[in-house]
Amino acid sequence: MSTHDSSVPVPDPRLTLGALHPRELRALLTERRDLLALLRHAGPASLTGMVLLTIGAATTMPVIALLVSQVVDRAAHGVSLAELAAPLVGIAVALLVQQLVGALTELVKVAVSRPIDGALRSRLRALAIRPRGIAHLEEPAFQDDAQRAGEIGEGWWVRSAGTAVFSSVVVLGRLLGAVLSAGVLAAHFPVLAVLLFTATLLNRSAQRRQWTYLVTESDRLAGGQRRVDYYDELAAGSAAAKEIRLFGLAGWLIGRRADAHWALRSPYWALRRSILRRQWLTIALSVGCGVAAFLVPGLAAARGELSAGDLMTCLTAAAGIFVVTQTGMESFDIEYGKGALAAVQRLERRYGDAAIAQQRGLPGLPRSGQAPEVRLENVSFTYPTVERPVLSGLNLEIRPGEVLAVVGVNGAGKTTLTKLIAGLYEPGDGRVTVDGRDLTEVDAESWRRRIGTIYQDYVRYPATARDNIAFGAPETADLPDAQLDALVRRSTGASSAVDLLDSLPQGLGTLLWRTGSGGRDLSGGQWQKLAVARTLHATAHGRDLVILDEPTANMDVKAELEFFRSVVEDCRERGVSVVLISHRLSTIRDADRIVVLDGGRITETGNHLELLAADGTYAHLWRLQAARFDETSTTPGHDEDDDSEPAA
Ligand SMILES: Nc1ncnc2c1ncn2[C@@H]1O[C@H](COP(=O)(O)OP(=O)(O)OP(=O)(O)O)[C@@H](O)[C@H]1O
Repeated sequence: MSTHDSSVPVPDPRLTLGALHPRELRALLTERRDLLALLRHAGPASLTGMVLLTIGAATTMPVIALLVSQVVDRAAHGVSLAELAAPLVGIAVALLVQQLVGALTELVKVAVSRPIDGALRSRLRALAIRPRGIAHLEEPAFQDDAQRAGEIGEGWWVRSAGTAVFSSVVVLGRLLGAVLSAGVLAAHFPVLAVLLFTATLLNRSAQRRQWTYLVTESDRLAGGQRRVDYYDELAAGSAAAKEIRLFGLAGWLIGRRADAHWALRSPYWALRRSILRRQWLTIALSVGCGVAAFLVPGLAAARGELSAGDLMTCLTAAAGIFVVTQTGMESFDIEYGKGALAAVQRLERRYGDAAIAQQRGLPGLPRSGQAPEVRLENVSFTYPTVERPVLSGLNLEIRPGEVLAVVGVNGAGKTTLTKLIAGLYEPGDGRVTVDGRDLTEVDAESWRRRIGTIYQDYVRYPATARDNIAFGAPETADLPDAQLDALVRRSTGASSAVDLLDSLPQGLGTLLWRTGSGGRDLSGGQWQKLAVARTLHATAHGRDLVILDEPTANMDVKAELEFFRSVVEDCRERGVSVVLISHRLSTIRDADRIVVLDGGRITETGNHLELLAADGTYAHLWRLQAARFDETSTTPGHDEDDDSEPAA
């Protein structure tokens, strides 16, 4: 579960002198410097507001401390109200500033933190989208850090780097206020001022270490949070709504969600309890400081060495020093929020710059005037989260313009193979070449602009039918509607998608989004027809390799026949290569070549008749399917070795 960066030291949550170790101080300074550097994203107006608030907050206590002695001592000597007016007005203004600071803090905090969080989320999005493949998205390390960086938080705490930045400035302001207050106190009791200031810093540092410890430890539970989120999504989303009700899974789901929640929360509360048990030294130090702050000036006043006014000044100044340990939300804000920045930094180190730089400057793939020749040479591939390789020493060639069918049992690696061809994953060993060029050495975009796909789990975009089709060739998506409609009509030609498009209430402009206002949804087969239209649109706009992975699984027989007529024949006519995966062997028998994928490599190659004659895995699968149709066939006595099509 844990993929947390082990180089991050987890501080001892107790009050120890380790807090003053140069290494820890350096780490603290680096962390705050990185946070404050994010202020570049905040606008000048909110920055000015923040600086004014900080100065206001830092100066009120020392100012009040200085003025209060004048009021008390002058009042004790029975001066006129006019002579008291100046210090009284000064105190009133300081109190007003204090009130204003309190009232405006939330407002300025939002103004400062929003743009910072926005910038951080952009960095996170870039990390997800910019690397050429998709392998990083499946790694738990990526998932966990993306969660730490992107999640908003839970009620009383927020995981916002922007808030952490603002709170760091607030703490800096408090520190400045404490220094000024210590200066005021030092005028009377220099040793006491230094002691109180040092002890308060030590306590503040213990507080910080406790929150860092708590948040670092609870951050290790990010994988558990994903599990809770997954159950929440299942319960509240529409994807599983039907099955949950039909299967009666509500009780199971609630129970699992509760288990996952407590599995996550119990260690967290245990951590908090363990921290609370370690508080005695911090409490002792606080009490000691409080007593000293009252006793030393109090005794001096009792001995007549300090006036009543100066006593008030000293007590107010001491309170001004203690502001550093004031427990507001700032500690939470900083500790949770800085985790978001640290997560993005970790992700950038691991997946960002290197991967993106790798791509930068790679040459585009030149077109040779015909469909690409794709070769997989000794390719092995293992998914990041599993140990067993899916492909191992696989060799395969896709010739320009051929229709190549890939056959194999469930889990044989057919879809994985197509993802390697598309450059979504890179082989662990071996290489994939296009027209003789290693795919890792060419610009991924230029290769993908030559590929059209229909995967089993293709996406149903919450957009208009027009957009859903145009996404096959996104360079056309921004054309004016009328122009794009004409293009789509031309590309989809006589395919069955045309009937579908005509049946939609607003034609191509129909919004295909059930929960969108005025939107509607399609049936599984209708969506598949739309995906067909998208692929035809793609081949009409330069895609000369089409990957069809179980493209007809949801279609009725008529639509399936129509599919092969419109897509495969269309591709043949346009000289487009096709990689076709289907478990219904009747749909692939006309392929130019059929390969069998088994045990991570290609074990049989040939056309339908050649493979039947070879009497291997393909022939066995064909006979199995044919036999099933024979049982229901009206023409009894179907010969097992007959190469005629199973009665599909
Ligand atoms: N993203 C992934 N992470 C880890 N393992 C995966 C991932 N995708 C697929 N696998 C595993 O890789 C193996 C091959 O999967 P793949 O989807 O390529 O098979 P397939 O031949 O297309 O199967 P099917 O005919 O059922 O669609 C399976 O064991 C599967 O569990």
